[in-house]
Amino acid sequence: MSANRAEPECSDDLAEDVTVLGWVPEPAELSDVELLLDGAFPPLGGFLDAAEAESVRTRRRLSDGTPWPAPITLPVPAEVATADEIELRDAEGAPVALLRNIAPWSDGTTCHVSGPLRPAAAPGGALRRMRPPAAEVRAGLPAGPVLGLVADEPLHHRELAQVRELAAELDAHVLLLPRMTGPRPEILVQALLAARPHLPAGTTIVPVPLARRADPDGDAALAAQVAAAYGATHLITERQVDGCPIPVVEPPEMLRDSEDRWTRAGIGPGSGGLSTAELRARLDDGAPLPSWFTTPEIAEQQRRLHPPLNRRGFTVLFTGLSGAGKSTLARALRDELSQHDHRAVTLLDGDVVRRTLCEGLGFSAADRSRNVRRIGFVASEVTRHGGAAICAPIAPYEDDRDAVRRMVAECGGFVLVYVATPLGECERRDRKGLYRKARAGALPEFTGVSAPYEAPADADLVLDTSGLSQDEAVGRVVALLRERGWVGSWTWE
Ligand SMILES: Nc1ncnc2c1ncn2[C@@H]1O[C@H](COP(=O)(O)OS(=O)(=O)O)[C@@H](OP(=O)(O)O)[C@H]1O
Ligand SMILES: Nc1ncnc2c1ncn2[C@@H]1O[C@H](COP(=O)(O)OP(=O)(O)O)[C@@H](O)[C@H]1O
Repeated sequence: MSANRAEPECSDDLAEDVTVLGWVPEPAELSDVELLLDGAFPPLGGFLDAAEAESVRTRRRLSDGTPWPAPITLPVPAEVATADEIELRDAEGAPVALLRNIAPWSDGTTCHVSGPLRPAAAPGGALRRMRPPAAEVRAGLPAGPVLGLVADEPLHHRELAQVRELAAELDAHVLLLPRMTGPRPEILVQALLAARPHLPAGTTIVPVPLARRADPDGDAALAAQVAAAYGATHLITERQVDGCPIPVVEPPEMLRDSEDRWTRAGIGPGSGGLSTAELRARLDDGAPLPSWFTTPEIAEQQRRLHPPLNRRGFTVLFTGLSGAGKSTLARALRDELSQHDHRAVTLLDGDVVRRTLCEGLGFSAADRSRNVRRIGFVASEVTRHGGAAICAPIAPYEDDRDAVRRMVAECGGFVLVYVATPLGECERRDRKGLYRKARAGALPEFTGVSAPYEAPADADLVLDTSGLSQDEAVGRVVALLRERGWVGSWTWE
C-alpha cells in the first residue's frame, strides 16, 4: 500500500537526528489538512506522493484503481521538503498536524511533501463544535437512506422544496453540508441554519471546510466524496459527477403555483422563480427579495453574504512612476469620498506606509514586493469590513499587483488605476529632486531610471496627468466607481 493511504498511526518516538520543520500552508491547503484528519477524504490518510498524484491527474484514480477526483497535494519550499517531519501550523502559528515526510517529490518546478498525517493538537478551525469527525457524524445518522447536499449558496423556497420532495420520495434522512468557502463562510452556515425550519425534521447540518478547486468537474466529484465520507448514501446535485461513490439524484423541476407554493405540478406566472443572474442583480442593487422566493430570515443572511454594491468595501490601487501624480490623486479622491460617501476611507500612500507599516524596507525587488503585498493585505482587510482603501505605491511589478487584486477581490471591489504620466514629464516635475540624484548615480535602483516599471496591461483606468487636470482625473475615477456600482450619485456638490 502506498505511503499516502490510510495507515496505522506512526509512533511518536522519533530518532534524535530526525529533522522537524514548521510550515504554514495556504488556507485552502489547511482545509485539506483538516479534512484528512477528520477522515473526510477516505481512503487518503495524507497528502499524495508523486505516483499517486500522477495517477489521479491522468486517470482520476489512485494507483490501485480506486476512483479519486482531484490531487490532494502539499507544495512547500525546497528547504521544507528536506525535513523528515513537518509541523503544519495554522495562520497564527499554532500546530495543527504532523506530517511524516516519507516521500517528498518535485513536479519539475515545485517541491511537495507526502506521507501520513497525525493531529498535533485537539481538532480546531472555525466552527469546530459544529463539525465532528466524519466517523462520528456517520455514527449519529439513522439507518436507511441519507440524502446528502453540499451547499455553497443559501437554500431558498424552491431548493428547499426540492430537498423535501426528494427526501420524501426516498424516505431519506437529510445531511446538509454547508461548504465553508469564500470570505465570510460563517454567514453561509448561518443562512443554511436559518433554513432548518423548512427542511425535513431532524436534518443533520455539518459545515465542511472544502476549498474550491479550479476544475469544476473535479470539484464536484470531490464534494461527492466528502458527502459519502460523512454518511450520505445519495447525493443531490445538478452536475454530472464522474466516478461518484454514491448515486446522484437530480433536483426535480419545481414550479410556483398561483398561491406561491413550490410544487412539482405547479403552474403560474413567473413560475420558474429567479435565475442566478436575476438574484445577483437584485442583491447588487439592494432590491428586496420576494416572499415567494425566500423567507425573511434567509433573505437577511443572504444579504449579509452579498450586500448591495454601494455597501460593500472597495480598494483603488494607483500605480505609476515616482512623480506621476499618484499621491496627489489619491489625496483628492480621499477628500471627494470623505465629503460624499458613507464609507470610512483609509489612505495607504507610498511614503507614509514606508515610514510606518513597512518601516525598514528598501527598494530591492524583494522589498518592493513585500511593501506592495503588505499594503494589499491591509487594503483587503479595510475592504472586507466595508471601508474604502486608497493605495498609492509605485507597485512596479505585475505579480504583486495581481496578488493585491486577488486578495482584495475576495472581499469586495478592486480598481487598478495606472497613472501613466510619461517618464519625461515625471522627471521634469522632479518634485523631490530624486530623478536628478538617480541620473547622477547617487540613488541606485530608481524606478524608471535604474529599476524596472512593468506597465499594467490590465488597468481598469489609465490616466496620463500630463494632459489631464487633477479634477478631471479624479472625476474619471469616481465615474468608474459609479459605473461599477460601488458608489452612488453624490447628493450634494
Ligand atoms: N529607488 C527608489 N525608487 C523609487 N522610489 C524611491 C526610491 N528611493 C526612494 N524613493 C521614494 O519612495 C517612494 C516610492 O515608494 P513606494 O513604496 O511607492 O515604492 S514601491 O511600490 O515599493 O516600488 C517614491 O515616492 P513617490 O514619488 O510618491 O512615488 C520616492 O519618493
Ligand atoms: N493633473 C495632475 N494630477 C496630479 N498631479 C499633477 C497633475 N498636474 C501636475 N501634477 C503635479 O505632479 C506632482 C505629482 O507628485 P505626486 O502626486 O507626489 O506623485 P507620485 O505620488 O506619483 O510620486 C505634484 O507636484 C502635482 O502637483
